[in-house]
Amino acid sequence: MENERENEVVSNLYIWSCKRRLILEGLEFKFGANDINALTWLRLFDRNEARSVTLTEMKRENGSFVRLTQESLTVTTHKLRLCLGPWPSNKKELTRQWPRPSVSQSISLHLPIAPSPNPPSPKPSSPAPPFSAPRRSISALSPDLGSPSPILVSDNGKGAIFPSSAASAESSAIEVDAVTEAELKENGFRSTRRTKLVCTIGPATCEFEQLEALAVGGMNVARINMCHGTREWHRHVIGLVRRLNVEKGFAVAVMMDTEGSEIHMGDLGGAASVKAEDGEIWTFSVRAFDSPLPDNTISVNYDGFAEDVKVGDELLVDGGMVRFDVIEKIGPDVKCRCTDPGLLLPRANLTFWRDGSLVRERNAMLPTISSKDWLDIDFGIAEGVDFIAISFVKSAEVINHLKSYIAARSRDSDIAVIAKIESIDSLKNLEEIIRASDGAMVARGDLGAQIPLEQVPSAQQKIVQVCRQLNKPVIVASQLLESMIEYPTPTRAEVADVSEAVRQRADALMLSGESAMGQYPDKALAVLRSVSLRIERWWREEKRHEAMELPDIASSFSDSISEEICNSAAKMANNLEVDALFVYTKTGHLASLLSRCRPDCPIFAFTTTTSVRRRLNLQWGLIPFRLSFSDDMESNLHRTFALLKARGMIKSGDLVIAVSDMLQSIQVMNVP
Ligand SMILES: Nc1ncnc2c1ncn2[C@@H]1O[C@H](COP(=O)(O)OP(=O)(O)O)[C@@H](O)[C@H]1O
Ligand SMILES: C=C(OP(=O)(O)O)C(=O)O
Repeated sequence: MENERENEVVSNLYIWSCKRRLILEGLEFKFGANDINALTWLRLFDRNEARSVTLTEMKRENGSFVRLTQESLTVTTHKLRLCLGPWPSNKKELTRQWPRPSVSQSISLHLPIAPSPNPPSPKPSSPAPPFSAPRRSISALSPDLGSPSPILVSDNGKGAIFPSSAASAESSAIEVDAVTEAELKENGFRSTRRTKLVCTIGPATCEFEQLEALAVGGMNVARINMCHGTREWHRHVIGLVRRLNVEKGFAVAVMMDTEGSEIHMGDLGGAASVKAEDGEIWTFSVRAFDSPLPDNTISVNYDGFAEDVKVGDELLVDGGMVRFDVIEKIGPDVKCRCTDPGLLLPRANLTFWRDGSLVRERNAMLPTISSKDWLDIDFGIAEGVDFIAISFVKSAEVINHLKSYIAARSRDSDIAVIAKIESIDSLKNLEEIIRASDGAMVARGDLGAQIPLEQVPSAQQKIVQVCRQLNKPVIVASQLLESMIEYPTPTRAEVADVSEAVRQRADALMLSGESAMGQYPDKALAVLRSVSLRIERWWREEKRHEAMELPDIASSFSDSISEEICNSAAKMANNLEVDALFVYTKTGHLASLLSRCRPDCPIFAFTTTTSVRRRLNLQWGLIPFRLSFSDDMESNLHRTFALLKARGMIKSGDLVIAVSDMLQSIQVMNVP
């Protein structure tokens, strides 16, 4: 039927390169009946930054049939994305977003690369590079106008045609995240996301398809919170993430978060939430309830609670989301009047305040790792999780203790320990805790319940800075997009908060309730992704080169050499504007040293084991690949180039800097 006619490309689009000009020729496009009244648009996105370089309205013939005979554009890039589609009938739509393209396709410009006869001199603003390397220049390398050479023939939307290569048979010998691979092919190196994304898995995201949607949406690490759900449930989720990695080629790491010794409410007898209204009287009780909870009753996990609180204290749920005044104590029951109404969520954190200060009596003496946490840690070790996050860390001692416990129990796996910074004690001992840990989380939910809210932003900034200086990955967590638990779009203030974390160049952002039990987990993830990309791009456009001072952290001479190599390689990468840094690393250490420098280009981290590859997935700017390699850097490089070229992820002429922890060397070269 006419009405069901699809949009259709009738003839191929031919693209020719002539000096800096790109000639598009021969496209014939037929719109479906629904698009008959639409104008048409053609838009090309620059590979580096995915911004529009031109917009052309095309000629319309015979109602819905359009043809582009010839169009010529100036190009500044090696890779473009072409979108073609109907112009929206409602122009207001344009102010929000571009219309959905009918055809969208990546175009690689396979230009022959040779050293430029006149290499440009170094930018006056940047320090002189240690030596001059051949730089890519499209204008110098493209064929003459008189003899245009075809650089790509569109295959009608089915994807770009890449030249076949002898290496293609071997291309499966390199393992890379399927989404990253597609991103690299589509948008090029520069537009890959540097900030990593952690998603808490809960009832809203625990099915295979839901986990897959998160992985496709950019989830790098799946977090399971042992405060909720059973071990059986968590085992099932870990199994599904594994299956996803094996079957779909992802490298999603698993982070197990311990419950810790906080005071929290019980699980509300299965209810997702209950509302406490202004003036209502509620009972907080340490009694164990077998049957359904009596009305307006909350169970509390800490036996000392009823003894520690005093009449007149203020009881805060989740750092003040709901507030009560303590009005009476009757044995195990504490009667409270609601003063700030709100939703009570299962296992919400409880703190009590006296004369304006947090009460830290016996509860401050609770062990950081409870007996339940130790059982959960055994579970995590047995399941081979990649990270264990420890709640309410007070000192470095507990981290060291846990690390030696893990080392003794899991000889063949290397689980990284993440310290959650969420208490006054952890702020006091920040540097020693971070030194002892393999990474940290700014756990703003509980932190905001222990320090005044207005101090949380400066605490976050400080934690991120210390982590970056000490070369430990840092995650900014909690309430980033809280409103998206219920609504499909974030508030402006939430976007500003996410932007600030990206601007601070934290390694990772984390979703909690938004992905665990919210209504829009995929949309929340998409917001983190798009805000990260936008702010990272802004950072590069503004040429905000790293201002943070990075102290020497090496503990041996050999480590000092690695550190110097990485600092120099990152600086060279910025000055020479290379396409990517390649790092060959068995333990991941050299890759993390490069990440610490936050270079402008992405870092391709090649490592020999899948577990190191998954762990590197938490670190800023790293694109981890699993690859077996030898001590011979020359052959490693040529093999890598061949493998990546066969998969369409790099192309001749790309300029890379390679560093390796076997030879402690730096090499600068164009991909042959
Ligand atoms: N495994 C789970 N089972 C059920 N609900 C969960 C699970 N994990 C998380 N949630 C829900 O998501 C919310 C946010 O998760 P998170 O921030 O990790 O926990 P919390 O709110 O306890 O700090 C929780 O309050 C809980 O309602
Ligand atoms: C991430 C946090 O910890 P949890 O979700 O375990 O309370 C937090 O408090 O911000």
